[in-house]
Amino acid sequence: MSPDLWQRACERLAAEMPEQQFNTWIRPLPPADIASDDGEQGAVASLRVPNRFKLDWIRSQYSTRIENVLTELAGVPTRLELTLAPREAGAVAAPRPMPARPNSAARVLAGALASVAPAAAAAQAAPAASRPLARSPAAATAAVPATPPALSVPDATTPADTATPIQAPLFEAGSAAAKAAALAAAVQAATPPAPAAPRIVKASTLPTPPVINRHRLNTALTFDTLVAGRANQMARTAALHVAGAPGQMYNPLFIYGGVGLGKTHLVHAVGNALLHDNPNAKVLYLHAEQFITDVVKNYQRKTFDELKAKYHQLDLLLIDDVQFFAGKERTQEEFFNAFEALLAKRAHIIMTSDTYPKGLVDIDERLTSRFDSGLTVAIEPPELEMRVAILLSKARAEGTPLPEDVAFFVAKNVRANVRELEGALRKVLAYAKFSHKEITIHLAREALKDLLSIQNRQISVENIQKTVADFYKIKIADMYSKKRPASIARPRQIAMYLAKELTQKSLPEIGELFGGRDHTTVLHAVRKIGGERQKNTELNQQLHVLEQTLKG
Ligand SMILES: Nc1ncnc2c1ncn2[C@@H]1O[C@H](COP(=O)(O)OP(=O)(O)OP(=O)(O)O)[C@@H](O)[C@H]1O
Repeated sequence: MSPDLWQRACERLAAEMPEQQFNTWIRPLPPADIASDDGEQGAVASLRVPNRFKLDWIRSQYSTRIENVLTELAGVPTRLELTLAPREAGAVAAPRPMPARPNSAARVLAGALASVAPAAAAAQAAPAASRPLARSPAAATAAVPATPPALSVPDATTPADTATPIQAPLFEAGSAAAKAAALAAAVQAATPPAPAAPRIVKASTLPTPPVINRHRLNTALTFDTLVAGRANQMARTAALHVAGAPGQMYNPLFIYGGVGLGKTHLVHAVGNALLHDNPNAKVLYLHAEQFITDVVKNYQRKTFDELKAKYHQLDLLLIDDVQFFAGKERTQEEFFNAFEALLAKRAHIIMTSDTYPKGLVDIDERLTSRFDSGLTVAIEPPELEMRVAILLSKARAEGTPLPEDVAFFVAKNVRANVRELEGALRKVLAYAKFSHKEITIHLAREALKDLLSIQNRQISVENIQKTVADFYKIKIADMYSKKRPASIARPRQIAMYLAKELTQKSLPEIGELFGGRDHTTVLHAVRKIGGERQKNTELNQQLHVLEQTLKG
């Protein structure tokens, strides 16, 4: 069997799958061992997966695809065999704990999660001493049995009613209704693999004025106002779980995705839900830049104890856009200390970023590997139905219901992210208000005239090649040539990157348009330029100029 078969399969999968899915599920896997299948004609690919959550998800979502690709590349039927990597296998095999008193709400959530990925929770359980953030002494006694148990949830075949109960989170009761609502929402969100149509969870008829409280949380960003859909299904389910039982599974929770897709909204939602259940919880939301500022301030004043006191005592730290830590060594060191201290006392950490942990540049590996040690989930751009649901929900929250056909029209034309969708909706509502007209497709078209004309202006690969060639003063023919000097190869890679970013063309199609190059060459260029863009401001500026020129 060719030793690079797995590598080639990964390249093929990277070209075929949405980038975020590939980066989340396939890329972090260790290479599969591929051998002849004893007694059979074919081969078997053994893949070790770090935890059961991933194992179940890969099995249900991607195993057929992986098998097909391997079979095609190997030229013989290739079967995929998924096993747990040793550490987690041990964790799963650990004896089940003495059941704590069943908490019905937690059981519902356990059931919901079991339906997402059977036994996910068990595999992701925090080390054996997992202990919820107990607030009252009585609760603490109940929370920490003599031998602290590993968390346990029903496995796939266990009926919910007879399942070993999940150890209940011990936040004070008193918010049963909210919890039930959140849990019901979890059940609703946790219905893959069949891609459920998104549902508007709830929308108040009047806009809730946003308030930033002392936890730096925006009180308007809740699970209720977050529309659920396939794009945020995993992230939302995991976040709901953390809100219901912090300090246990999925710690740290690392959420990544492109701009304006709801990462910040989701982390605020966790904080708000937790405080709703337990107003005394020590929760802090902050943007990574605020942490950097804090470190600098305390460094100048030499008040490190204050810094420690502030962060190390938290129950839940929500930190947004950790990619901003790039190149900030002192900050990374302080964050590392806070991170270790919080995890040691079973406080929960949720981070967001624009890329997956291993894709972070200029951040120490001891940090990025820790970022990846809990659960890493992506939020993807919403699909059409979800965009429609978001528009309807937001319009209703503004007190101005939007006709469905108008919502479809806007959703079809505004695809980039939710922030842009909100902007388009605001324009339509304002236009209707000021012109005293009914909201119709005609009105929406008028209101979004500028935006639509930009969208409609097609950007072709040929146009990108010409614009980039002009910009870097090379010949257009060099875009197709085999020449390799850096002065030519780099603009060519930039043009390939822009072709992937700005057109709907696939990697093989782009390769073809660049002188019949292989799709892996394009993939390499896309990743290289995309990665460099994050840390090289000059390149980033050049790309912005090119993008603006092309978009017109
Ligand atoms: N699923 C959703 N349902 C309702 N609103 C959403 C959803 N996703 C995003 N939004 C809204 O879109 C806007 C942008 O979301 P948010 O700021 O959370 O994005 P982000 O991923 O953190 O972006 P950035 O990386 O730029 O910080 C917010 O107003 C948020 O409330």
